[in-house]
Amino acid sequence: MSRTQQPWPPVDTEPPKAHPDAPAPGTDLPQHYARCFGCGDQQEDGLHLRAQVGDGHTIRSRFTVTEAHQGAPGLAHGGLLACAFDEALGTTVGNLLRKPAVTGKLETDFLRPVPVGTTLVIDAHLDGIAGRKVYVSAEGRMDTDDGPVAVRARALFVLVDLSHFVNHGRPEDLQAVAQDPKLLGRLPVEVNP
Ligand SMILES: CCCCCCCC(=O)SCCNC(=O)CCNC(=O)[C@H](O)C(C)(C)COP(=O)(O)OP(=O)(O)OC[C@H]1O[C@@H](n2cnc3c(N)ncnc32)[C@H](O)[C@@H]1OP(=O)(O)O
Repeated sequence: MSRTQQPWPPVDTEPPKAHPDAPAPGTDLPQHYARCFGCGDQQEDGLHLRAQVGDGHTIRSRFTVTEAHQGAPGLAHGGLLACAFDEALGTTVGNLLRKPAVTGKLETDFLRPVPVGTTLVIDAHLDGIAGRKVYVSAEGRMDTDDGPVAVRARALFVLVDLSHFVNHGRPEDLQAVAQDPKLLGRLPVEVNP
């Protein structure tokens, strides 16, 4: 199988336009949900991604592979690397557009094995928008922002109403958030757009 990429975005798109209230370049982004496996500080073995807004339509995230993230001895599990990219890409869509969205499709290319202890520096970029469809891509470099590329990912996120989360979330978790709103960090989306 060749690594030849299909055209991206796969459909005609409008150029992305960041929301006027999107956080400015240089802003460190807080976790969006304390129990999120990607960024939450209440998930002991989670990925604990940390993200910062970059220039243009970009967000840089960092994630350090720990012993809990192994798939083979001393190497990161590919599914957890995909999870890190899902989080980094979703953070990019949510914070720059300030609209709720969910992953519809996520593709990953694993180019190099990623040992435990590596910090992946993930640069994600909004590529285009077609109606509710938001196309976004990222690459993850090993340890430094000019390190070798280990993983590339591209995704389609679909804009949804906030009711998506209320209608589908497990009631006890929704109730926990209602009782302790601090479980949600600064919401990356407008509640009343
Ligand atoms: C700050 C926050 C960070 C969060 C990071 C983590 C993000 C996540 O992990 S989200 C959780 C994982 N994702 C999910 O649970 C989503 C589950 N799926 C769904 O709920 C639905 O299928 C959903 C909302 C994606 C789409 O359903 P629906 O709203 O009915 O829209 P639908 O009409 O089917 O699709 C909208 C458009 O997207 C397209 N589309 C949807 N899925 C796909 C797909 N897999 N491939 C290609 N196109 C797709 C459709 O073809 C349609 O295109 P068009 O407008 O041109 O007709």
